[in-house]
Amino acid sequence: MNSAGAAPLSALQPKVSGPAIEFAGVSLSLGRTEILRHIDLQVAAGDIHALVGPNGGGKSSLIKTLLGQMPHQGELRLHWPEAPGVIGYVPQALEFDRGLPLSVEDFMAAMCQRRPAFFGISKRFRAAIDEALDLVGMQGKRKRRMGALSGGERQRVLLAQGLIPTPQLLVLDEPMSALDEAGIQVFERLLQHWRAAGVTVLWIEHDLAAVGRMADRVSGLNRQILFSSTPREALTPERLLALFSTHPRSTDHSPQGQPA
Ligand SMILES: Nc1ncnc2c1ncn2[C@@H]1O[C@H](COP(=O)(O)OP(=O)(O)OP(=O)(O)O)[C@@H](O)[C@H]1O
Repeated sequence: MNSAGAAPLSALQPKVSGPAIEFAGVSLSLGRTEILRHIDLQVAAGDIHALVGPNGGGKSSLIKTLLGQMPHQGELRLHWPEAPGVIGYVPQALEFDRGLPLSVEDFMAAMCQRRPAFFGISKRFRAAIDEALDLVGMQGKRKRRMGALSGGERQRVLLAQGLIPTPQLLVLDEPMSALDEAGIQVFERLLQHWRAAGVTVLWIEHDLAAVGRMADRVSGLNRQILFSSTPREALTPERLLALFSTHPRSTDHSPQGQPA
């Protein structure tokens, strides 16, 4: 265990090769509302790519589009190194009724295995679930009901379920929003681990300091892509002002956002 309450990362986690992602002219309208306008965006294989922007700017809609949950126009391509692999998804939050008799390990079993969770964790996933709960510092709370966990503890469990089976592409929707300092350390270690393992990570985040520390690339989205470059080039006061101003105005028309 370390200061973040989590076990060290296992050297057993396999090296994987994540896919590159390409959005080409992707648009999304729901009813009469235009949610995404002609998105051209490339995420390189194995990159940690952050998506930043104001509330309602379309970040969650973009990843739901990627996950096939939204009807869209335009082209969306995943360039897998070999055969299509595993996509992991960590949602923004999940609510559980306090009285729901679903423990942390029941939840992990329900998310990871086909066998119904009330039969217990299958042998095949036992070691992986143990390791994932260790990694996020939740091993000691595996018998707790999901509805009785704090927001940060629930977030750690959501991260743990995203680890099984080992994904090649991981999509994270504000994974740090409820985490305390120790939880943030756990998450930062996981990011380092995914980077070393070659996983492609698409990561929605509001904490721009964390993005500056940990992302390889960052794209600004407010209905349209306003920039896409390294954190150093992207996180300038001018660009952030343009991104977070009420009316989106494109400051950079090149798909990969060469700085002006
Ligand atoms: N199913 C839907 N039907 C109609 N409008 C929707 C639907 N889902 C999302 N929207 C709208 O699309 C816009 C973008 O929402 P989205 O959740 O993608 O934004 P976001 O950038 O992830 O926001 P936040 O930072 O607040 O999480 C919002 O105005 C939202 O109200």
